[in-house]
Amino acid sequence: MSDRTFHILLLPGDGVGPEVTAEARALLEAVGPAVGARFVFNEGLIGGAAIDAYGTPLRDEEIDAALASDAVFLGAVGGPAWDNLRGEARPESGLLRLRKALGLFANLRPVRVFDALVDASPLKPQIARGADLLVVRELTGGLYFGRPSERRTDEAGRRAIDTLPYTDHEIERIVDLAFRLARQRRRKVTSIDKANVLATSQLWREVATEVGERYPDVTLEHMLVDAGSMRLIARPRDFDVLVTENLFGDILSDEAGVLAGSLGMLPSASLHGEPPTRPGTVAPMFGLYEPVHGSAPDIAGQGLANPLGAILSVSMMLRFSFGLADAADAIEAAVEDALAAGYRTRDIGGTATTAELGAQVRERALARLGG
Ligand SMILES: NC(=O)c1ccc[n+]([C@@H]2O[C@H](COP(=O)([O-])OP(=O)(O)OC[C@H]3O[C@@H](n4cnc5c(N)ncnc54)[C@H](O)[C@@H]3O)[C@@H](O)[C@H]2O)c1
Ligand SMILES: CC(C)[C@H](C(=O)O)[C@@H](O)C(=O)O
Ligand SMILES: [Mg+2]
Repeated sequence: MSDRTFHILLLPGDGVGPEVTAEARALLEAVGPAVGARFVFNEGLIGGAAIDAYGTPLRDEEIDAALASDAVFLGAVGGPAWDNLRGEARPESGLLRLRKALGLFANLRPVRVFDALVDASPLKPQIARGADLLVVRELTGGLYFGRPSERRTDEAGRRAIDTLPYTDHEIERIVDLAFRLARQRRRKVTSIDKANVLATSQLWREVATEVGERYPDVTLEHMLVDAGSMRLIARPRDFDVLVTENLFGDILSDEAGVLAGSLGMLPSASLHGEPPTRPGTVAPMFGLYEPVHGSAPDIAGQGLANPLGAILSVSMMLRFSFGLADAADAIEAAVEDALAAGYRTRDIGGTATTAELGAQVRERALARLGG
């Protein structure tokens, strides 16, 4: 096995971010030798931690460091200490700026209900069991980035405005990616919009239909976001690939966390181009990897955070950015093994700490890799 070195910019961020990224890093350090890879970490600050240290949620230095890396791994940003800040000064704007600066328009959020966790979901087992869907969220457009966006548009400061723009190009590239991903799955795309009201959603639906014509082997359905959000927890197995705009994707993916048993279970990859293809066949591409959850201030610093969203994000990084599909498979299987053996953090009904669950996955991943 040839020696391959990968440079990772690690941005732990705030709250539980440092706790879960510590497990992600430990896992990479453990599996590297077993797969002939070396991971070199460069650590930086983002979010509230960067505000405290530098007075800004993201410096140009971190953007440059990201561009010089093979991948970025991020924890979470934000928390009550910075809640009185507004606009660009907020920790969250550091993350938005990073995604935009790196051109990461495609956010992949797989949602899988592990057999061992069917009982951790508040949904009836016959509804949750076997659900396996992929949320493809547009990440660099829409309401998050539309201008004007400001508070205090009147003298009393009691009026605010956000703007929701989308171009056909922005819609086309994300929907096209969703179709290509669907071809590797169950060949169904559900495009979620609010076309009964919003002009951008009418454009979204039109472009999605045009893209769909290029993929006659993939079924396309359109769904309004209100009904879609109900369907997601009423009949989750109806979904395969779900593609939607930035804000809807943010909301729907947290909702989907209910299926998986906890928001702490969900990983994500943010990419800018070619879709990942079958394991082992992808031309590795740059990406940013982060769990879907936030800084969870209510449990931060107590060893209660579920590290599996971060750990499964490591698996996505190995697969998409480093082309190490065997290691990615081993980690996903190790997560399944650890859950089946009963190791759970509190959010999924157990008593294991963040570090204990992380160690269980590491051990099992190494055993699978023969390390
Ligand atoms: N990508 C990000 O960095 C990101 C994502 C979402 C929210 N945020 C920020 O995080 C802060 C807190 O937001 P919030 O409380 O609305 O959302 P959150 O995702 O931090 O937490 C929501 C709920 O899920 C639980 N939870 C989240 N992650 C968990 C984990 N790994 N293990 C166990 N339980 C977990 C929390 O305890 C909380 O009850 C805010 O400042 C928000 O802007 C950041
Ligand atoms: C923190 C916030 C800006 C972010 C988003 O809305 O994209 C978060 O909720 C997420 O899902 O990654
Ligand atoms: Mg979110």
